[in-house]
Amino acid sequence: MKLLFIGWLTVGLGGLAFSQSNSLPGRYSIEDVLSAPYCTGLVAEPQAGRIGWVSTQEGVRSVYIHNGRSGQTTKLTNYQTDDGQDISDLHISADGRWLTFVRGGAKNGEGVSPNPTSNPAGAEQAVYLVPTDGSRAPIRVAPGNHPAFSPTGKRLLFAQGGQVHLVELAGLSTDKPITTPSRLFTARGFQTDFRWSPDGGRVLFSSVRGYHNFIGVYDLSQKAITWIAPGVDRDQAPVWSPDGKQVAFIRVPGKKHGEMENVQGGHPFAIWVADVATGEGRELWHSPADDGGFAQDYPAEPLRWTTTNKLLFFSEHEGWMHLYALPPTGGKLTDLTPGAAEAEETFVPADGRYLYYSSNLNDIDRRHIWRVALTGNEAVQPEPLTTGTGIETDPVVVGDQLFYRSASWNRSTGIAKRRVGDTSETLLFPTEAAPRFPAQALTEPKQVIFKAADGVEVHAQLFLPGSTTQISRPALIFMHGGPMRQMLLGWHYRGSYYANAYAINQYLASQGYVVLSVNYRAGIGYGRAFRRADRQGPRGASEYQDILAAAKYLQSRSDVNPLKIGLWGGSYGGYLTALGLARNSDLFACGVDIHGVHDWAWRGNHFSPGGGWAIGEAEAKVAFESSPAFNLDFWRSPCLFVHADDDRNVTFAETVDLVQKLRDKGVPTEVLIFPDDAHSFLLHKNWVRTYQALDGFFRKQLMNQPEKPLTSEK
Ligand SMILES: CC(=O)N[C@@H](C)C(=O)N[C@@H](C)C(=O)O
Repeated sequence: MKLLFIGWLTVGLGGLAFSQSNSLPGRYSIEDVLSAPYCTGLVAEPQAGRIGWVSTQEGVRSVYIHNGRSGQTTKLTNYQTDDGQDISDLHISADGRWLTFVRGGAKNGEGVSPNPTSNPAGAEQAVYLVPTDGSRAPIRVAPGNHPAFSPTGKRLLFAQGGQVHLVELAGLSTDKPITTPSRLFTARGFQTDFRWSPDGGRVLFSSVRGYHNFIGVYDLSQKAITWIAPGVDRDQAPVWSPDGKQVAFIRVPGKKHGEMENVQGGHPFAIWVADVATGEGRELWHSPADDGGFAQDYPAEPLRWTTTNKLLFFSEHEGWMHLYALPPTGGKLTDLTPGAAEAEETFVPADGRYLYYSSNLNDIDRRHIWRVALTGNEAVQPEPLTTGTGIETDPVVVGDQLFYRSASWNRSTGIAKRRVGDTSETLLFPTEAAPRFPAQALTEPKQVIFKAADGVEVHAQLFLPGSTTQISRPALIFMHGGPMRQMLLGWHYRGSYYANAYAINQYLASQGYVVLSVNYRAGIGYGRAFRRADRQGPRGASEYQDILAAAKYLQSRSDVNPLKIGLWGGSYGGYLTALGLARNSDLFACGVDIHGVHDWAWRGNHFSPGGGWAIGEAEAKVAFESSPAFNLDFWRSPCLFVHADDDRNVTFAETVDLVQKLRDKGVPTEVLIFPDDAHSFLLHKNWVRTYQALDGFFRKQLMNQPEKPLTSEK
């Protein structure tokens, strides 16, 4: 049995579970507020009248399917434990008989999938197939990912080792073994972005080859590949024309020597079409400037060709993430999602008459569903389909029913439906609240807006403790990660990483803290200029002004004790937590840094060339000076560091290095370490342990209350 020793000497955790919640009487526990099911991966097969999703509840991941015609919802899997095996990439066959999904995490550069339970047998990522009538357990097809049903549903493609594989489903019944998959074809490079042709006779794909990508079409009968307009660029996101005679794709300039990825940068891009028969292509439109990058990386479908013969693509060239329509013959570009807002998830039914999308239009700190007509020449007039104080995202339409992911400030993300145009919502899943979930005890976050020293407007969400007694309370500043993220006035839609963070901010308010969740510059939701703010992160940490402004706001509140302000956040939020303690231990009494970046210059040299932020030699100095590790002489405030050592986003060494250096300086540090878990912890129990340690640490540092007694796993 391993015990957690809080203090400078800390033993890594393997199996300690805290048995009792640490809530004050009459309040709820961390496990309670994390106990609701959280739904992701919503997909639809309108032709079959079905939708599917993944529900994760306390780490147990389950796949569900709903028949829009019969109204029946069926659970298709029976995983029983918090096993750390993610489920993603759901697809439903056109005939509605099969659902495919991917289970397990992608391999890293060494070819190893995440194994958070330290399973001695290792872990894998594999493609599964399950009949939608629930008549048998999921069938493991093969190791791999990116499954894609053929238009008839009688074949399934998937990727394995960067090559395309096929499994025949014709004749497969629920009691027969699956036929052995086979490699469909071999091509150089890493194949991805598979798309079956409308007639099911060809497969469109991107071939990723380092400095460049090609678009290829494999003909199953001819067993031959046609390369589409091969150039010196990175062609990507290919789509078929409705008649299968043409393809469209996004062309991004090829890589130059020494060029590095920059998650916060941009690059020009163009929209191309090509004839499949000849492979000849031509440019239809190109961006005025470096308006691409995020516009291709963030949306699930960066390019579409509708059955009403329109090309739909994302661009930020007008300052916001908008979706545009372009005739496939070129010509007038139409902004389909106008307004000072971002368009995010999109859906276009087979009839191509409408675009459904989620956006923060007219409600910048939430998300709602909108619709615009794609036919006719009427002016584009977005129509709100959902409004109010909820968070609605990921629209799909089956018949006249709109299905979407739905949450609110006191309800975790479930699946809802409404007739298109209706104002009332039916919650499809879950059908009942989790018994321990404290919906009635939560507090509705308030929108707060303040300005940083340089005048930049910053939005935040304020969580106030229930009691109205105006006492001098400790306060906490939460900073999201990314940084291309936005926290909202409700349960977060973008995965459990941020849904958990929102829940814990609720919990911390219930424990008596004033909690401020800060949407600092470099985040999304407020336009391109905000997201690409000058001198951010390793180029000068300009966003730190927003954290100082948040502290100033809290100090201005009569209910806040200005000497008891703490910081917490994960990843990029961990970076800002450490930066705040390194630069301003006079302002911030303590912090909890979950897998933060601590030395941008080191990251630039030791994590994917340039650290993901294109940090080159010329920027090493400013990168180091923008880092917490730059100057530890003034760091005084205690910090709890949490990190898993199979972290593939922020190297574990970032925490090892900083903690050792802080210990050398006598700075009080505590650590909570999870062997073999990943960046976004795959084990629910690791999130619970993290938040219990955070709760105890803040209780000790900010409330002068003893941490809960050490407990051992029952
Ligand atoms: C782009 C990236 O990896 N950013 C990390 C530093 C980070 O913040 N990761 C998570 C938390 C995210 O939201 O991307």
